[in-house]
Amino acid sequence: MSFTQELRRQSDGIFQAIFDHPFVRGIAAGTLSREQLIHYVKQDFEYLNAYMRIYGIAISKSTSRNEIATFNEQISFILNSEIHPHQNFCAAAGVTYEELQGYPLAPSAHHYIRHMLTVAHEGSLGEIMAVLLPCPWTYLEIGCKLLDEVKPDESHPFYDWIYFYGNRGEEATAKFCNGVDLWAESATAAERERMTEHFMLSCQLEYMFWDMAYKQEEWPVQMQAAVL
Ligand SMILES: Cc1ncc(C[n+]2csc(CCO)c2C)c(N)n1
Repeated sequence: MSFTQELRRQSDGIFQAIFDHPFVRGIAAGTLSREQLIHYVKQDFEYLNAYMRIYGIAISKSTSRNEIATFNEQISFILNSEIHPHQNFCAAAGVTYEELQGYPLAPSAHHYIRHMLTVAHEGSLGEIMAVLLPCPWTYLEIGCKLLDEVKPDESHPFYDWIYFYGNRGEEATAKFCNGVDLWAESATAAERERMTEHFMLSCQLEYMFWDMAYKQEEWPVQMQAAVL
């Protein structure tokens, strides 16, 4: 069993909980509220900005052109293509994408982003890839599952979202897994353990991100506006 196959085995309980999460079920059934969609897009816009910055840190730790090119491709993909699923949610909620940009982070989005930034700051390239991997991997599996289960036609409110994640990303995720496996082969046992921990925590935080959007999570006490 490869290192990433073992990661997938260890995280299966969390993957299953994500597939069963009411937000994911709400994508399948087309029953999410306008407020839930808006909360998700506001937070995910900031999440993707952070995700691209982590790729920037990965580039700064790269030792080959090949690595730099791979991370650069991923940044371009996020900038040019990951906007489509967001636009699908915005259209379903009846808002423009621009209206939902620049909001402060809710607790779980804050936690997830800080987790990735800490690993990016302190860890090796292998650790960075491990902390980033649950993001494409869980979305690919959600997309495939919903395609298979719902077989949406164009009248489904989340047709574009489901096709986007279910129909692409297989190659990119396989390449990602391959990179993690190669790194793990020459890593020490201690580094492999850290990679596993980062991966597992990101899986938990993927679940929490869905939960945050579903419950429209906010900080328990409202921030006071600054007195100028
Ligand atoms: C919380 C959260 N997790 C995963 C994704 C999906 N996603 C984000 S970037 C990317 C490509 C990776 O190179 C993918 C698949 C998301 N939008 N939001």
